Amino acid sequence: MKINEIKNKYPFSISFFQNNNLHLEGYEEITFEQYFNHFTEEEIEEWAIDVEKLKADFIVYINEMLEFLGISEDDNIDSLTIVAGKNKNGEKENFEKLTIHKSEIVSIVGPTGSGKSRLLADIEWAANKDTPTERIILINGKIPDKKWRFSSSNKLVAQLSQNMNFVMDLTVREFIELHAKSRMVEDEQEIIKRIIDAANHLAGEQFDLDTPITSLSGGQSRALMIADTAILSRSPIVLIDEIENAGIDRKKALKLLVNEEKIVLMATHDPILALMADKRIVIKNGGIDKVIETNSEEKEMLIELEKMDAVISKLRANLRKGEILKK
Ligand SMILES: Nc1ncnc2c1ncn2[C@@H]1O[C@H](COP(=O)(O)OP(=O)(O)OP(=O)(O)O)[C@@H](O)[C@H]1O
Repeated sequence: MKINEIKNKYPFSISFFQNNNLHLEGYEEITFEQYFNHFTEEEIEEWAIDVEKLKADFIVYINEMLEFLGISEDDNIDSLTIVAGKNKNGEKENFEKLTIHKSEIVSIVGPTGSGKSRLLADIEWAANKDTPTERIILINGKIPDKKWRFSSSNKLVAQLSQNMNFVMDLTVREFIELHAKSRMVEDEQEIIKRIIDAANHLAGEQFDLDTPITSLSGGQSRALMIADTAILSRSPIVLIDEIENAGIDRKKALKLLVNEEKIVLMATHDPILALMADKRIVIKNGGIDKVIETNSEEKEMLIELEKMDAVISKLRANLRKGEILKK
């Protein structure tokens, strides 16, 4: 093998050699070319392979350490890309690639049975042509590590769904503490305070740290789960399934998730939520049919819709208080 071939084949070993000033008896400093002249090609190649192996072992070791310390490299997710697969008729989807960045909200709309849940499941599974849609999911532009599929502590997607029931006999404080301990956070008390404050900001009715989680209302439970997911969950992608009637302030909930730099995808039929998103994916017959950017006219409509929503919310609150509604 020629010296240049060795250099091309084992670039890391060669730069390791050059950066570390390897010594050979009789030389102050030795260049790779001089080193090459002292050994057979086989010996050089064997050495280069050993260095490459050492590097691979070291990377595995470092990643394990980072994961153990809760600062895994893969946690730094900047983008999620959906690469087109096929619809239910086996035809290619009507787009090529869709990349969603941190702090972006994307809504998913489409008739019942059109494949909204399938798309979310593809993302959760980090599909790689191995689901019925044959889509590929890329993280930071690359095929993601398989660990996302199997690790329970490092899930790619956190799911927030309409139905939420607690079965443990804990207070809100104990519940958050348990999660904070499992995440090994340093400033546990500070985090607990942030989560309860955020949850109360979202919930209609206030609750405190000593409230048993089993006695939280549906809206309070969801508020707690959204605050906990935003502030404490490691999952970089949050998937929201229909929070339209959730009894929480939907706008504040989305803001909280976006401020914590999550990628948010939500399946919804609610025009306010759909228009709050930066983009919406339209699903038809199992495939992505269109990706629509929310334009300025729609954003203006959103302001009107929010006004209408505020009127309805006020009426709802008055009904709850037992008042007679007036025109
Ligand atoms: N591209 C596809 N190829 C083959 N099967 C598909 C495809 N997309 C979706 N499906 C299948 O179609 C069925 C309905 O899809 P899905 O449950 O995702 O619909 P949905 O839009 O979430 O419906 P709903 O609004 O009722 O929850 C599922 O069994 C799903 O696996």
